[in-house]
Amino acid sequence: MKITVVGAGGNVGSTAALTVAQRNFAKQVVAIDLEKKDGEKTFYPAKGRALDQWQTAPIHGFSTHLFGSSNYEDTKGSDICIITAGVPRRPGMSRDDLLSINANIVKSVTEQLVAHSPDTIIIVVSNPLDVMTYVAWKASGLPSSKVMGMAGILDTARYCAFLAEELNVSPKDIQCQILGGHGDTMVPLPRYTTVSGIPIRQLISDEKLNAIIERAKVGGGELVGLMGTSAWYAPGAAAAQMAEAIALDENRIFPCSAWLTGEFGHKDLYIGVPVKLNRQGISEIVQIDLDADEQKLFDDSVASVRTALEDLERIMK
Ligand SMILES: NC(=O)C1=CN([C@@H]2O[C@H](COP(=O)(O)OP(=O)(O)OC[C@H]3O[C@@H](n4cnc5c(N)ncnc54)[C@H](O)[C@@H]3O)[C@@H](O)[C@H]2O)C=CC1
Ligand SMILES: O=C([O-])CC(=O)C(=O)O
Repeated sequence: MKITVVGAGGNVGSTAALTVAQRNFAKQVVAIDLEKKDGEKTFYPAKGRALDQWQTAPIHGFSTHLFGSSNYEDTKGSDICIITAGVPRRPGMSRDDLLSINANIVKSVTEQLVAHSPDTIIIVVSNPLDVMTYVAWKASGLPSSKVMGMAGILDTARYCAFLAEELNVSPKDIQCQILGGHGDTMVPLPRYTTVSGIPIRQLISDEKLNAIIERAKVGGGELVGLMGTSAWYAPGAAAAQMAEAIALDENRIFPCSAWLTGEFGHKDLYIGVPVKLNRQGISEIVQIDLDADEQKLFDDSVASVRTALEDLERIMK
């Protein structure tokens, strides 16, 4: 199993690369990024970070070889490619403000990846996530089952972490689903939230649950406000978890950005829905039942992603 991470000289990419290696399910991780000029000097961030990370192998005890490069020849034959290349937002920006700059980056990266790995599976992380996943799919020429976006695992992880703190339980025991676009219109689903099988509403007041839902929806923005740039530990780990489910053919069910063809009443866009992940990529979109309020929130989220898609079309013209 060969896994390429593009943008791996940056925060999310390097975290994804290291997490993949630490989980020890791949033979090789190729870390790709641009070379950086500073006056007369040239720096190689992906090479440097990958070398540093490889030197943790004897300490952490993994065998996956990490290797950094700026040459796509080195990505040849990748089974899975994770795209984190692009610009992160700064305080005061929305994810959609990154659309025009990141669309061109994601398009060009995708073209170079599939030129060397025509059968690869692509996991997109760059923002705005649902639109960048569409850009990668279009640029790749791959079936939609092989191109997907990472956001739902991160959003559910935040929601579960907040619940675990409030309830003083292990985060391991919380299961939940969040649908919709990766933005403030995401749709956390309390009806599908349980703690070791116990429905969440039996354990927490509506008031506290609603406050946690609202915090999870703007969880990315909270971190941008604290750090001046966006998060990377949980995003990188989430992308690695998707790669692991695919590599190990696990049939795991996760919320991921997937191409809809009528599911949940919508078609012709990428948006977060529960999917089954295995060696095929997305083998199935898992249709869960939504009540009228949940469907309305999902419809609103679809409308917000469609607005960003219209902006994309204008920009790409
Ligand atoms: N889907 C999600 O849930 C999340 C998405 N993100 C997004 O991930 C992206 C990366 O974020 P960070 O790692 O924090 O940013 P970063 O600035 O630390 O790293 C981005 C890297 O991409 C590289 N890059 C830019 N253009 C490239 C190109 N054409 N080819 C190869 N590499 C290129 C840069 O050199 C840089 O090293 C951002 O767009 C951010 O908004 C971040 C967190 C969560
Ligand atoms: O907030 C951002 O810009 C990065 C991101 O998508 C997240 O952390 O959820």
